[in-house]
Amino acid sequence: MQTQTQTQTQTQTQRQTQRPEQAKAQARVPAAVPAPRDLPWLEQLQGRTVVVKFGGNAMADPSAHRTFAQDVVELWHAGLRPVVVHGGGPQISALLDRLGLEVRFEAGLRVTTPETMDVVRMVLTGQVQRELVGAINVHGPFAVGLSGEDAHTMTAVRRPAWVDGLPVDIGQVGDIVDVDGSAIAALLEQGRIPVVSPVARGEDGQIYNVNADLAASALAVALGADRLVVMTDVEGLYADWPHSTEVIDRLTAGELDALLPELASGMLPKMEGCLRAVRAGVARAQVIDGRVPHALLRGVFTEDGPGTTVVPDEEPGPQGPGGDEGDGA
Ligand SMILES: Nc1ncnc2c1ncn2[C@@H]1O[C@H](COP(=O)(O)OP(=O)(O)O)[C@@H](O)[C@H]1O
Ligand SMILES: CC(=O)N[C@@H](CCC(=O)OP(=O)(O)O)C(=O)O
Repeated sequence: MQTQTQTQTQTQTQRQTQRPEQAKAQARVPAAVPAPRDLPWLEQLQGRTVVVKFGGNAMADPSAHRTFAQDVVELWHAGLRPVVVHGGGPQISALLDRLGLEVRFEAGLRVTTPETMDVVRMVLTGQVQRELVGAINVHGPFAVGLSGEDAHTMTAVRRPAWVDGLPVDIGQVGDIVDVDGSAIAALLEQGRIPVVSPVARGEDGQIYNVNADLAASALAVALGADRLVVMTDVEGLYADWPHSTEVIDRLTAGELDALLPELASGMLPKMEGCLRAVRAGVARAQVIDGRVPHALLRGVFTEDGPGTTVVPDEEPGPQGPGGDEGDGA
């Protein structure tokens, strides 16, 4: 496999034999970043994939796109491979309202009629994705937008919402059952930043509306990502919401699993997504406040970053959890 630095070096060599318009386009791709030999922690992140979910509430402030885009490009410059999955729930609801169509959620999932689905697809792939691609590409030809429908990237099956233990039909809402990450991996190999909309195809010929937190989680697992960062409009997971805003800063997968049944709708898919991700090999999943400028950089580059961090359960040592490995230390 080729690293991003190798791709960049190759790009510089190719530039000498290119037509002027190709050379001009590539000249806008920033030069390769020197290996940070004096920053070992940064070196550890080189070439690692980070899936960043940018929620519709986190992007409500018009300046949010700009600072988010700067941070994503900064991650790229630092040698990471960012993949963006975006939401857009409030933006979908706003257009449904303007069109006089019903806005209804069951257990945190939008009731999606065929008419609603047209609006979901239009807003996610035609508006929110385009705005993010545009904001990132202010910095160079990095971002390429795609929908989960493209190249079979996301395949889903129809799912109900579970209300009081009973299944409720909510229309064209899907659960992802398969991810083909090859189109995204090819973009990453080219040094691009994929921006993915949470719309999936079904084997049954239907198009499905997928919760963006769960889409980001499934993608992080399929791409073998090192990190999943979920950016929302609260500081993290509150221990006793809505009574207190005390944030749980760190919890293991097992601790989160036990807490999940107590969580309310907005946080439920986020924490479920984090749990699925760390259980399937993602080293760290975080929920951070996307309204805070540059929260993404702090989240990725600091050990005790902001928000809530979910880590895998501790591996038991040879003598059980907390056991001495035998070196007497
Ligand atoms: N335990 C909790 N901690 C924090 N927020 C919570 C909790 N339970 C529910 N919420 C709600 O979840 C919301 C975030 O989810 P959501 O509105 O779906 O955001 P996004 O658009 O970022 O996906 C918060 O604004 C808050 O109202
Ligand atoms: C099934 C379902 O509910 N899909 C979501 C997809 C967008 C989303 O998840 O956006 P946020 O991350 O901003 O909430 C919806 O229609 O609102």
